[in-house]
Amino acid sequence: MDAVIEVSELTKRYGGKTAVDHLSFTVRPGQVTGFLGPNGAGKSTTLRMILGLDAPTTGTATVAGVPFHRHPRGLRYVGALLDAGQVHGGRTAAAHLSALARGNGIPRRRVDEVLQEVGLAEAAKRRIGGFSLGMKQRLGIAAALLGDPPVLMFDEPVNGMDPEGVLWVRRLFRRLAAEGRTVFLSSHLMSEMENTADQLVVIGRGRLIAAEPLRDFAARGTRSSVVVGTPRAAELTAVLTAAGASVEPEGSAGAEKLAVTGLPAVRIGALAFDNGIRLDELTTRTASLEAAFMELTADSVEYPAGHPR
Ligand SMILES: Nc1ncnc2c1ncn2[C@@H]1O[C@H](COP(=O)(O)OP(=O)(O)OP(=O)(O)O)[C@@H](O)[C@H]1O
Repeated sequence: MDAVIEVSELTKRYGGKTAVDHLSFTVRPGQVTGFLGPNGAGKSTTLRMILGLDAPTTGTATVAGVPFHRHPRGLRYVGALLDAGQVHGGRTAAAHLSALARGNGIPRRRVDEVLQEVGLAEAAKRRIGGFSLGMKQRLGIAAALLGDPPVLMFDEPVNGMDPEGVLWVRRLFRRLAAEGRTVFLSSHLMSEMENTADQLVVIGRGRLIAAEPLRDFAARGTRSSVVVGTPRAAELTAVLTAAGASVEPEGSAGAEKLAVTGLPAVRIGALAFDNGIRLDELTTRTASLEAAFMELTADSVEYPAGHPR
């Protein structure tokens, strides 16, 4: 059976608060799937339910068709990094991983292999308590990789990493997916997904907002527009509207700029020329993926900036 993560109508309530609300999605092997949502959207709660660390109020989460707690191979099937800070500070990196390996029937040689892999070979004998957050993230990733599992889940893996670490971790995720593994990683930042994820699962307030290829998400949310400057704004508006575009005045009144959606710049230029209308500016403005994310999750941010409650 494929190493698929399947979440179906998953719901988690804490008292009167619904953290995860009838969430359904599928995460497939061979790809990096980004799990994206603003702070408090319910990402960690969902990951914990997939790993059997929290019980769903209703609904199910399975990995390869089986709830994780009933998985015969445990850590050797699913590797996860949830909270990098939650490690015993008094232990060395090597001792921490050795204990995990022992407890899960994983050969000891894997400890050295994964320490090497995450760039912590030199720090193997150091106490974790003295590690930076970035090093703890690397150690958490090492622990996830220990059992050489086909399924990997990472909660905010990039937090606390320096730019070199961010690049490294991106390449690692891409490689793990290219090896045919199922790679599922959460973030509250779209920019982290931009160069890493193939697929996106986007949630807000515990509900599904989108589950689709990153490319489609970008295209759906970001309607690119063309900014047009002209001294004859009213006439041009009429011409463009007749050609099927939607036209909004841009900037302050009298600035003679229009924001046009629904027609490419080349067509706008041609229509203006055909109608003898001078253009002073013709600029295509492609909204960023970040903008698409903000737009789609705007209604679902728990604590929006600038809106005291
Ligand atoms: N044990 C708990 N008891 C009560 N409420 C909880 C508990 N765990 C999570 N919540 C609430 O559920 C909601 C979802 O939290 P969760 O940590 O899953 O979000 P998240 O998307 O991972 O956010 P972040 O990026 O901030 O970690 C939040 O409103 C949170 O306060």
